[in-house]
Amino acid sequence: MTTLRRIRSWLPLLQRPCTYSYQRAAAPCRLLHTRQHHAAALNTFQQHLNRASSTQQSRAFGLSVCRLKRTDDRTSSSSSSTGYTEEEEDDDEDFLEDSEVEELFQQQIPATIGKGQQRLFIVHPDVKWGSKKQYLTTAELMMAEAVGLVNTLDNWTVVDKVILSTKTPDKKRIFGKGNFQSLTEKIRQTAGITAVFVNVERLSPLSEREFEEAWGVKVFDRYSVVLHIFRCNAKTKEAKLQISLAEIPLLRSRLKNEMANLDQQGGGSRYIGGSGETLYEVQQRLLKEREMKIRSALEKLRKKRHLLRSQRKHKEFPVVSVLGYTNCGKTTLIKALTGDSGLQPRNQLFATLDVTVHAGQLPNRMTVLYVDTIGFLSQLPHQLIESFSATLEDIKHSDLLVHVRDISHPETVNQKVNVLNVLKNLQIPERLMSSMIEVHNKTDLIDNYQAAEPSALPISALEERGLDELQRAVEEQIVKSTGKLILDLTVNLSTPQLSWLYKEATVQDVQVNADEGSAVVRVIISAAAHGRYKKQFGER
Ligand SMILES: Nc1nc2c(ncn2[C@@H]2O[C@H](COP(=O)(O)OP(=O)(O)OP(=O)(O)O)[C@@H](O)[C@H]2O)c(=O)[nH]1
Ligand SMILES: [Mg+2]
Repeated sequence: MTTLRRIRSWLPLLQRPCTYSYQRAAAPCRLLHTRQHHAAALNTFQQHLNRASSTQQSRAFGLSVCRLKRTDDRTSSSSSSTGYTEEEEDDDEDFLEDSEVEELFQQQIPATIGKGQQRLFIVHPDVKWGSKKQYLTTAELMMAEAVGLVNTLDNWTVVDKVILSTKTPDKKRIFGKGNFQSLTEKIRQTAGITAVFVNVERLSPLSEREFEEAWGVKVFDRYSVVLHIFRCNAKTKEAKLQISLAEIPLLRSRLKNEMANLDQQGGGSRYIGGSGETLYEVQQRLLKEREMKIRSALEKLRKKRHLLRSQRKHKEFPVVSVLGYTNCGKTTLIKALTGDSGLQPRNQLFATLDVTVHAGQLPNRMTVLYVDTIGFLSQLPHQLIESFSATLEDIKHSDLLVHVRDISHPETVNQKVNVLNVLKNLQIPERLMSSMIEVHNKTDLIDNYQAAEPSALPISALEERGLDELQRAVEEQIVKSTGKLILDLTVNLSTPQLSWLYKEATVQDVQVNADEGSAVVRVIISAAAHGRYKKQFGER
């Protein structure tokens, strides 16, 4: 692909009205293929860009702030009878239109990955020592996870894979000279591959460019593959905005690489029609502006969440966040605990990208809200987590955390370490960390499973085994963490006391004494509600 055509592939992401202008300008140079024509076409395009960037910028981004519209096309998982996403309670606050977010989301589809088929060659650099060495896992398991990531995507297949040792993971080529040469030969001899997936957290733009030149195909890292999975699974506006934000660093690297290519042809650092800015600077500025707009839209959604949280608190429903490594069975468990048929567990990584909340009843009849969260993954790039921080923030504001582990997974110990690390980075309050319930799921896949950690609860969410014990543990912790009281109150049946309690507390049991016209009512009640009760009806 020529440099100009490559630039054309990502320029529309930034500046829609320019696409047409550029194509018109570039058409003759595709026929002639001379450097002068490239430069001339670029110049014309730059003028268009310059004009458009000053007059139509806000339109190009499609990001003007306006009233939020309710939509009816929610997915079943977010619109189930008891579950609701944060979006479902939106009122008239200022937000982006759904169509605008969708437009932004579609504009940003990375041209390198596209929507079609990919046939991949996976390379896993096995770091022999140093800070990047993985001590808790093996190269084979890391490779298996990379294959799992690829297989989670429709139309993506693994053609071949190789684990190659390296002592220099920080170097541009990652591998030593000999290994790099033999890898290059192997890749070039493998027929029909469309891309190489280098299983590292993030490749520098320089490495990416070096590899692409050496291997003649596109190169992905974990960041771009995981982001693509996110992109395919995103349903709500918030998820789409978070993904768009996480894609900005990719657009930035691509911009850098393309400009370096263009510079080699003597075009990248030219000023655009008297603006005092080079093409690179204009593109950087547009990217920055796009980033700011996404951040501000997300900030608005974050404020909305905050409001919803305080409303939930006001309603005094305890909140239980269910978290864990991706595919461990969080959604299946919540479905089993709430009977919410709208939830759709899937054998897929990152099936859940949006926080959904589902009401369930504990054996003591207390209503709790279970929050289904996005799964964790090892070596998830920092920027990706940062983009999803608003979603993960919900975890911090729960009354209880339930950590679900897929105990049948060969990497289960490593996955636990990973989840705990992410929680540490999220600065989860100590009270939540110490009261967290650990659940060992998928025990049906192991004969006679005995939990090595005595405090962990063995369950099978799929076969609905061990759920009573789990609910009792949740009950106990919730009563402790929310400071709720379990009281036997004597009520006079001729007063509204009983109906008040039904409304403001959880009534567990009513023993009527017909002769006295009273009843002893067992309730779970917050200290605040008990105070109001006493004030209204007196001490009893
Ligand atoms: N055998 C068995 N499979 C289970 C169990 N719980 C969940 N699964 C399966 O594991 C796969 C993933 O389940 P989900 O509930 O979607 O997992 P998740 O943690 O919500 O996954 P993400 O949202 O992708 O992070 C599905 O195929 C489930 O049927 C279990 O107890 N036993
Ligand atoms: Mg899920």
